Amino acid sequence: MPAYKRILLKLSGEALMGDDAYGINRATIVRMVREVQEVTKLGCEVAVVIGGGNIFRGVAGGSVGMDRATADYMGMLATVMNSLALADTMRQEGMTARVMSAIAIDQVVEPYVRPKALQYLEEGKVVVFAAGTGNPFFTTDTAAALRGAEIGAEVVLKATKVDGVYTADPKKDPTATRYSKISFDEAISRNLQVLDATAFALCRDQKLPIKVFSIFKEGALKRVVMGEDEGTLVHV
Ligand SMILES: Nc1ncnc2c1ncn2[C@@H]1O[C@H](COP(=O)(O)OP(=O)(O)O)[C@@H](O)[C@H]1O
Ligand SMILES: O=c1ccn([C@@H]2O[C@H](COP(=O)(O)OP(=O)(O)O)[C@@H](O)[C@H]2O)c(=O)[nH]1
Repeated sequence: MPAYKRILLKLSGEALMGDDAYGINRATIVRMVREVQEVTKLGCEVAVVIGGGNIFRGVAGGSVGMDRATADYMGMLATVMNSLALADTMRQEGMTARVMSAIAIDQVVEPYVRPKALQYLEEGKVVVFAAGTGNPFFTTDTAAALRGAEIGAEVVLKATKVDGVYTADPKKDPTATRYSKISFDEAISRNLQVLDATAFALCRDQKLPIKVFSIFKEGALKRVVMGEDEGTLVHV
């Protein structure tokens, strides 16, 4: 029996690159989709938010000197591309997925309409929320927190490049150690950066726990959904 009936899964956009320099790595996206498929087979309702860092990151690199809001809209459009790729890969793997966008691009994807998203989830379809929150100055982590709260997900699962929340950024501090769980208040007071502050604050206010785990570790998503010890739980 899965530990959760309905989850909001946030997939790192950057991780989609696999070992490539940018874009979508075929083997990586197929592997991610199969892991999602496994948990849907357990009877868990799955909504997904995917980032866009593999295609465009509004706050860095090529956007130097650009108007921040414009760069952020480009970032949101990158998440639409990833969402379409993800949903199409799901279709190829025999799943039914629907993409809903926070920005109106009606010829390409349907707009986000909450009751419709809830209906899809009840029907067992995977819903992919594209274009983040639809607003610049936010991230897809915040979109995950927002949509997670809206659809009544029991948990936000952040599948990322690290296997949990550490005492410090493990990419910079090799002596950092991983928490198996940590409260929101402690994570915020220690200024731990795995999720942005807006997403953290929203989840804390809504009493929506977050689980941080590795997107690279095979079977990790299933273990998380089964309530096994994996990654870090950020709790109220
Ligand atoms: N205390 C911490 N514990 C774990 N990771 C951290 C911490 N502080 C910073 N990080 C960094 O946060 C990154 C994950 O967040 P993020 O950039 O939002 O990834 P994505 O959105 O692609 O999943 C990790 O690669 C890690 O280097
Ligand atoms: O609500 C949102 C979500 C995303 N973005 C932009 O889209 C980019 C890609 O999203 P993110 O960096 O969160 O993706 P990931 O880290 O998962 O690759 C961000 O850098 C922002 O520029 C935004 O402006 N508003």
